[in-house]
Amino acid sequence: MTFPRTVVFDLDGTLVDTAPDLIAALNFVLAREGLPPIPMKSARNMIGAGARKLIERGLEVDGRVASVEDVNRLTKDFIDYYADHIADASRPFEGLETALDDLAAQGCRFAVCTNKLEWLSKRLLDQLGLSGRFAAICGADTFGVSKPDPIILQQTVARAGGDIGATIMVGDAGPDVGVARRAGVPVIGVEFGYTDVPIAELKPDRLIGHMRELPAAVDGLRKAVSQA
Ligand SMILES: O=C(O)COP(=O)(O)O
Ligand SMILES: [Mg+2]
Repeated sequence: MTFPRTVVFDLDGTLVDTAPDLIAALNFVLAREGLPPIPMKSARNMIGAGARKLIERGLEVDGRVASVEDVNRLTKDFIDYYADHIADASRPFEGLETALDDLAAQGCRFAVCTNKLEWLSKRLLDQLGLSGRFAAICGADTFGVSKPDPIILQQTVARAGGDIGATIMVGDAGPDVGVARRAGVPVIGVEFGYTDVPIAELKPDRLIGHMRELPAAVDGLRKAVSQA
């Protein structure tokens, strides 16, 4: 079997630079609560564990202890606003489409495994004209578990018609390295995403600073695996 047959991507901060629209939606709900906006620089690193966590982290900055009901309400408002503005400013990272073309020509198939909700992920990728690239697009609600639970990655690969033993994960943050490690899958970290812990410290198998480096990183892992 050719390795890897399946390349699984994280979405926010890996495929698409979604921070501007996510932070705008966060600041929209904070403003409605009479709270000050969170600057982009600090808010970027709050992304990665889903909408609810983003709201909780945004509230914590202000030292506010919100009730479960408040967080529920704000998360719902956030999602409503975000769904209507999901691709206002979000764009694929430079070089993504060329990298996918290159890998597809080498026989790779692609899937998305994100802690975003599935319908929001599909809506975003639809609006950017990218959905057709992926054999499966799975989110935190698809199988009822989020990264780093290995089940979400295993099920994503199964849904894409792939084999977990011939898979590579690509991501920008702790949940991505964690899910890959727990599922026994090699992982490529991207340095341009959103994370509070620098991705290098999480020791992915390969690091890339631009999407143009992805095909070579995949190839490097292919060689490492075939020599093992
Ligand atoms: O939206 C989030 O917080 C997480 O999304 P990701 O798993 O695609 O990075
Ligand atoms: Mg991410």
